[in-house]
Amino acid sequence: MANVLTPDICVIGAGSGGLSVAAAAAAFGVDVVLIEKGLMGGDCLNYGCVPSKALIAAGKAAQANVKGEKFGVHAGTPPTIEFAEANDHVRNVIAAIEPHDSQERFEGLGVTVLRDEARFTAPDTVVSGETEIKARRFVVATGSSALVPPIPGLDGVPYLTNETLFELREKPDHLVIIGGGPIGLEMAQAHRRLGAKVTVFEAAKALGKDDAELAGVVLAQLKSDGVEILEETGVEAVSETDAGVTVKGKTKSGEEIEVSASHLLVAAGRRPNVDNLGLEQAGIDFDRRGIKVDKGLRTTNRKVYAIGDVAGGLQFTHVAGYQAGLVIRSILFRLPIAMNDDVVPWVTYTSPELGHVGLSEADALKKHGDKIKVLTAEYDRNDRALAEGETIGKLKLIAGPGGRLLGADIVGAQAGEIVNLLSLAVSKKMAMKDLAGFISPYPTLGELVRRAAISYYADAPKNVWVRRAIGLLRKFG
Ligand SMILES: Cc1cc2nc3c(=O)[nH]c(=O)nc-3n(C[C@H](O)[C@H](O)[C@H](O)COP(=O)(O)OP(=O)(O)OC[C@H]3O[C@@H](n4cnc5c(N)ncnc54)[C@H](O)[C@@H]3O)c2cc1C
Ligand SMILES: NC(=O)c1ccc[n+]([C@@H]2O[C@H](COP(=O)([O-])OP(=O)(O)OC[C@H]3O[C@@H](n4cnc5c(N)ncnc54)[C@H](O)[C@@H]3O)[C@@H](O)[C@H]2O)c1
Repeated sequence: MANVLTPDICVIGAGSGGLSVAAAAAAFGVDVVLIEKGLMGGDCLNYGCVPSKALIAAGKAAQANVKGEKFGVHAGTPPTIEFAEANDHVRNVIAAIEPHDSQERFEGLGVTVLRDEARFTAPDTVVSGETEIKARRFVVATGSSALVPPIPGLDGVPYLTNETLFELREKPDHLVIIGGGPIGLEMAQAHRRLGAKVTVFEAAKALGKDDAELAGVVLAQLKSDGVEILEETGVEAVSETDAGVTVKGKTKSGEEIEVSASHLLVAAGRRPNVDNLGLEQAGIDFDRRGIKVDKGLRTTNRKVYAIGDVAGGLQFTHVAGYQAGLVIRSILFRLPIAMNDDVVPWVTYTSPELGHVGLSEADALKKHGDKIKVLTAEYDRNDRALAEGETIGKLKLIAGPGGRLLGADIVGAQAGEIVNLLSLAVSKKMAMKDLAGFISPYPTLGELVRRAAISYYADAPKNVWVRRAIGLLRKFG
């Protein structure tokens, strides 16, 4: 080997997780090697969160015309949409964020950055190009890729994944999407609003990981936008046509559905990036869900941690970031750490947005039985929502024993922003008395949280002991 490096920490993958570990370790003056075989910034910056949210914003702008009608703002003619310019916006947003994740910035922080594939050759050794790295600790943060299901014919047709979708400069005439999860539905709505015809095939229930009632509100909006959603319809075959592709699906009841379209997007879930990593040589166990880690994010090789999408748990940028923080505590300060999925929020950025944190109603029921209470507040009773014309939406708080907030689900405008407050409340183990007892500025959508929490005490005025106490206190003048 031409070079041998012996840093304290070697991080594989410069995406959401790996970059956070490298930046934090470097800030403490620790010697770090960061290895990236593709683009700095990983999926989130280049093929995931950033381009998808930028395209969603373009879709929202296209919708503004329609939305204005109820305010008496009639724009006249429908807007013309230049898809290439929407794509320019996507590229510009990536370019604006890119410097933050760049090799130059990380080298400036004191990190040694290698731009080649990394693979373990022994339990304490990684090789990347001509360099051998023997580190005290390794962090594998290699992410995930689009899972391409073994559907007959799929190999033989041109299809898009999240790695190629954001390169389109021309509006697809008709986009068929395999998968009604967050990727499928966010992209379905954005493309529909930018003028494409869109059909989604979903083998099970669309947005199946979220509260079914609130997910239903999102699906109703997508359908009214004109997105065709075929639930419980698995794709069974795909073939190429002169104009694009034909997708054949079968419903649960056995009905066959065939749709011909210009473009096909595969958004059928993710598979962990474990290939060619030499995990066997390092004694690191993995399966099709990803690298196996314990609560402390250690793999079966005690020198090696795994974080982010490759670790097989919840797959979000903020989870990769949260895990990076835990791993830093463990490696640098030798503090005990434990990953806690019960405090993780997520948001699907459709209109309306769909947010979640903590335990779902179903999980809370399993854990606490009839000791839980579900408290709700509706957007159409919130003054700000009325003023904004954003009356479609609902908040659910799941209160456990003693009124503790176990979880929350919300659908509606700005749901993602409201989840921030709820995420803090869940992680700090707050109770309904906390959520009912703070001052929320009027008029805001955040008042929905107080309104739902106050309903926990709805029976208090009728409580005989409360009434007796009031009567007694009155006697003191
Ligand atoms: C379309 C889409 C939209 C999304 N939207 C959101 C969202 O709005 N919010 C959210 O929280 N999450 C979102 N996600 C999920 C989010 O992108 C991921 O959870 C996040 O990027 C995971 O970070 P990571 O560090 O685990 O992996 P990544 O960010 O993918 O980084 C892994 C890096 O490792 C590199 N690598 C892999 N193997 C090797 C190797 N052998 N040697 C060297 N380098 C290697 C890869 O090239 C890559 O750069 C979205 C995902 C997609 C696909
Ligand atoms: N807003 C966000 O935070 C955001 C946005 C996008 C993605 N993500 C992350 O990326 C992950 C992956 O997203 P995703 O939407 O690809 O995955 P997903 O697993 O949530 O959804 C994929 C869907 O495809 C369906 N499917 C699979 N094979 C099929 C077939 N043959 N025919 C029809 N349907 C089929 C599945 O039933 C499933 O519902 C998410 O779980 C999330 O962690 C997050």
